[in-house]
Amino acid sequence: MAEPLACASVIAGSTDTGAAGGELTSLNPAQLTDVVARVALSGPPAMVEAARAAREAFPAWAATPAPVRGQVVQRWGRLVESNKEALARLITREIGKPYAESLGEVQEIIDTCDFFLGEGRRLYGQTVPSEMPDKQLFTFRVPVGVSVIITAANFPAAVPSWYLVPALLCGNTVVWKPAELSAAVGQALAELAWHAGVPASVLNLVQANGEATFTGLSQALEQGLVDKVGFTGSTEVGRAISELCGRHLQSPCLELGGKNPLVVMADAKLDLAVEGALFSGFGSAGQRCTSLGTVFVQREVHEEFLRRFTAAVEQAAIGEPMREVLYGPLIDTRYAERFEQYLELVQPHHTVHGSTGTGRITDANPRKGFVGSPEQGIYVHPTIVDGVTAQDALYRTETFGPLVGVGGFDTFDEAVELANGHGYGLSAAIYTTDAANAFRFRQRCRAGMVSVNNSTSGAEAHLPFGGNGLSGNGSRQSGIWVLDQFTRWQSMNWDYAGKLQKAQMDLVALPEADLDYRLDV
Ligand SMILES: NC(=O)c1ccc[n+]([C@@H]2O[C@H](COP(=O)([O-])OP(=O)(O)OC[C@H]3O[C@@H](n4cnc5c(N)ncnc54)[C@H](O)[C@@H]3O)[C@@H](O)[C@H]2O)c1
Repeated sequence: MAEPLACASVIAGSTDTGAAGGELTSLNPAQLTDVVARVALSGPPAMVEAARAAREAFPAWAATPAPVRGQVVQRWGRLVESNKEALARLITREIGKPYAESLGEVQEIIDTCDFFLGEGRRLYGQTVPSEMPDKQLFTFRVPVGVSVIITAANFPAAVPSWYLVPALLCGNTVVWKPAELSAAVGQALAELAWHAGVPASVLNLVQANGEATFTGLSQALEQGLVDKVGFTGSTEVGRAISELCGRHLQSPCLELGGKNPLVVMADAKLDLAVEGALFSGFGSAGQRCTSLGTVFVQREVHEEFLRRFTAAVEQAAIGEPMREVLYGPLIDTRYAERFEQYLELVQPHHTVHGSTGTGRITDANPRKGFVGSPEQGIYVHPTIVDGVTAQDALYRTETFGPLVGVGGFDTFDEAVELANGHGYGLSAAIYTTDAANAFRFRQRCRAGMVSVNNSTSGAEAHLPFGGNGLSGNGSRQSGIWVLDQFTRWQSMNWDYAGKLQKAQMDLVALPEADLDYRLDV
C-alpha cells in the first residue's frame, strides 16, 4: 500500500498544518485498512485568510491578458494529461470510482482546459450602435473578483475543473474548498495548477469541514472579501449557501442533487433502454448527481423491460474498482448508512428485484459473482424497486446509491407529469423511436438536460450543465455559458461630439414620413 499523503490548506503558498478544525483520515473505501491521506482541517479563519489573499492577488491576475491566462489554463491541462493515470488512480483509491470512469473524469478536465484556452482569445465584448451621432457604445466582460468554490466528493476533479478553469481564465482569483472525502484529489489537482503557472495566491486551497466552511464563508462575505460562490453538493446545503449569499446580494452558482427520470415508451428499443438504465442507475454506484432515480415504463412493455433490466443487473460486475466493474464501493460509510435508511422508504407493497440481497454486501450477505473480496470495503447490493408511484417518498427522494425505482404509465402526458413532478430538474431521458415524442418531451421537461435514447448521465465540456428547481438555481457550468457566471458585463459609452448629448432628450429627428399611406393595388 502507498504511504498516506499529508494534506492541508495552502493559502498563498503557505501550508496550514495547525489542524484547528481537527484531523481527518481519508480511507480507501474499497480497502478500509488503506489510509489514503491524513488531512489537517483548518478552522473558519482559513477561509477568511484565503479570501483576503485572493483579494490581494486579484488586480494583477485580472490585468494579465486573457490569452495569457488561457495559456496558463492550457498548461494545467497538459500537466493533468501527463499525470492522467496517476490522478485517475488516486481518484479510484480515494473515492472508489471504477478506474475506467476515473480516467474519463480526468479526461474531462483536459477537455475543459483545452476549451478555455481558445476562450482566452475570445472573451468577446460587443460594439453597440448609439442613438446619437458621434457616440459609440461598447460592452466588456470583466472578472467578478474573488470566487469561492465548494465542491462534492463524487466528482472530485472534473466538476471542480468546470468552475476553477473558467473562473481563472476570466481573471478571477479563487479559494477552492474540496470535499473532505476527496481532500487528496483536491490537493493533487491544485498542485498541478501551481506547477502549471497558476500563482499560489491566485488559487488558494482550503481543507475544512462543512461547518467551518460555512462560518468562514459567512465571515469572509461579511468583510466584503468574496464576490462569487460556486457550490456543488446537496440541495440542503445549497439552500443554506443560497440564503447566506442572498443576504449579501449575491447570486451563487448552485449545482445540487437530482432525482432523474428515464421514460421508456412502448415503441422504444428495449435493449438500448436497459443499457441506459443500467449505466445511469448503477454506474458509480448511483453516486452521480445525474444518476437515474426512477424509470417510468409504458404499461405494454413494463413487464418485459423489468425482466430484461433485472437480468442485466444480476449479471453486472460489482467489486473492486481497479478491476473491470460497473461499480465499486460507496464513497464513505456515512453514505452506506444513509443508503440503508433510504431502503426503509421501500414500502411493503413494492417488489424488490435484481439482487441476491439488499443492504451491505459482506461475506455473510454475499453477491454472486462479486469481483474481489467485499470484506474490507463499503459495498452495497444493487436494488430495483418496482411499483413506484408519485405518492411514494421514494419518488421524490435522492437516494444517492445503487437503488432504481420503476413505475408505470399509460399515456405520454402521464409520463411527462411523472418526469417533472418530484421537484428536481437536473437531467431526464426518454427512449422512443418516435421523433415527435422526443421533441415534445424536451419541450415539456423541466430538467436542465434532456437525453433522447441515451442515459441520464454524461456531460461534454462544451455543453451547458446544470439544473432547475431543487437541482439548482438555473446557473450553468461548461462551454461558453459559464462565462456569465464568472464575468459581469460592463458597458462603456464614448461621446466624441464635443458637446453634452443626452440620451432620450437630444433626439435625432427622423426623416419625414406619411404613415397614413396605403397601397392602391
Ligand atoms: N448538480 C451537480 O453538478 C452535482 C455534482 C456532484 C454532486 N452533486 C450532489 O452532491 C450531493 C453529494 O455530495 P455530498 O453529500 O458530499 O454533499 P454535501 O452538500 O454534504 O457536501 C458538498 C460540499 O459542501 C461542503 N459543505 C457541507 N456542509 C456545508 C455547509 N454548511 N456550508 C458550506 N459547505 C458545506 C462539504 O464539505 C463538501 O465540500 C448529492 O446531492 C449530489 O447529487 C451535484
